[in-house]
Amino acid sequence: MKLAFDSLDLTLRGREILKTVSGQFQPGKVTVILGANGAGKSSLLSCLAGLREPQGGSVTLDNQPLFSLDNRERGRLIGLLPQRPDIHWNVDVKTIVGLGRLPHSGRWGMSDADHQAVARAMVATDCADLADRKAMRLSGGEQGRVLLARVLAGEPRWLLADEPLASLDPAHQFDVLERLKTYARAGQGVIVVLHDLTQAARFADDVIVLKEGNVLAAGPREQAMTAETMGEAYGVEIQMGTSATGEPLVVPVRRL
Ligand SMILES: Nc1ncnc2c1ncn2[C@@H]1O[C@H](COP(=O)(O)OP(=O)(O)OP(=O)(O)O)[C@@H](O)[C@H]1O
Repeated sequence: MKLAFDSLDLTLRGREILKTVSGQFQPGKVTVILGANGAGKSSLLSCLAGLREPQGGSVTLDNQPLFSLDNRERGRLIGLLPQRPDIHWNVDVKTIVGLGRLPHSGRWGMSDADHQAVARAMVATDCADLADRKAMRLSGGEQGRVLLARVLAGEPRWLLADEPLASLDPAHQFDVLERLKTYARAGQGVIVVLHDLTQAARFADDVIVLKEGNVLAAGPREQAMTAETMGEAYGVEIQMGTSATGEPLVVPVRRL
């Protein structure tokens, strides 16, 4: 199932946020969206998730306009992990993760299949031990994992994550990225906004670089994520290299 956006125009309070942008995403791959603060990354994700309706252009799933789908169907197909999520409800972790099944569950509540999907998502995000804890009493990083588990529990065809590494320690950053990659390799689509360029270089199959509401570069990571493009997108000089063990390194060295 292919997800695409075509000639998308988004204006908020009189400001043009996305300027007739187009692109597409491939299932089975991790696409990372890059760009400076305010470039339009979260705005693009909200359009792709159907949470914002653009003034012009369209988002389509296999050529079908997203807005022709009802909310429940869209919820089953597209799952969004929003930026800076906060948990304010005084409920336990397994209840929060169970909310991810809402687009699937029938009028009689959760089925066995729903409970199994919740359990799988909690194991995948290292949250199983937290199942009975009150979510609002967890650390920021633990809450981030719980909210990722909620999205995974919904088993969406497209998983959209806005800065999922924020407040995660390095080990859990790797866990989350590996989990997203595994999810993509199982045939689903994964779109992630990242600020860590080295992590992006390691995990992206494809990259879309936004600058001031325009697509600056898009395509396979090796082509779209060059030092030149990164420098232009972020206004900093970037050095790209390889670690002693062969992993890519992308290091901002100074402001341009
Ligand atoms: N509801 C809104 N009303 C007016 N302007 C908005 C609104 N939401 C976002 N913007 C503006 O749109 C622009 C793009 O915001 P967006 O959150 O998409 O950027 P971003 O690339 O995700 O940035 P960041 O890296 O800081 O999260 C910003 O200039 C922001 O101030």
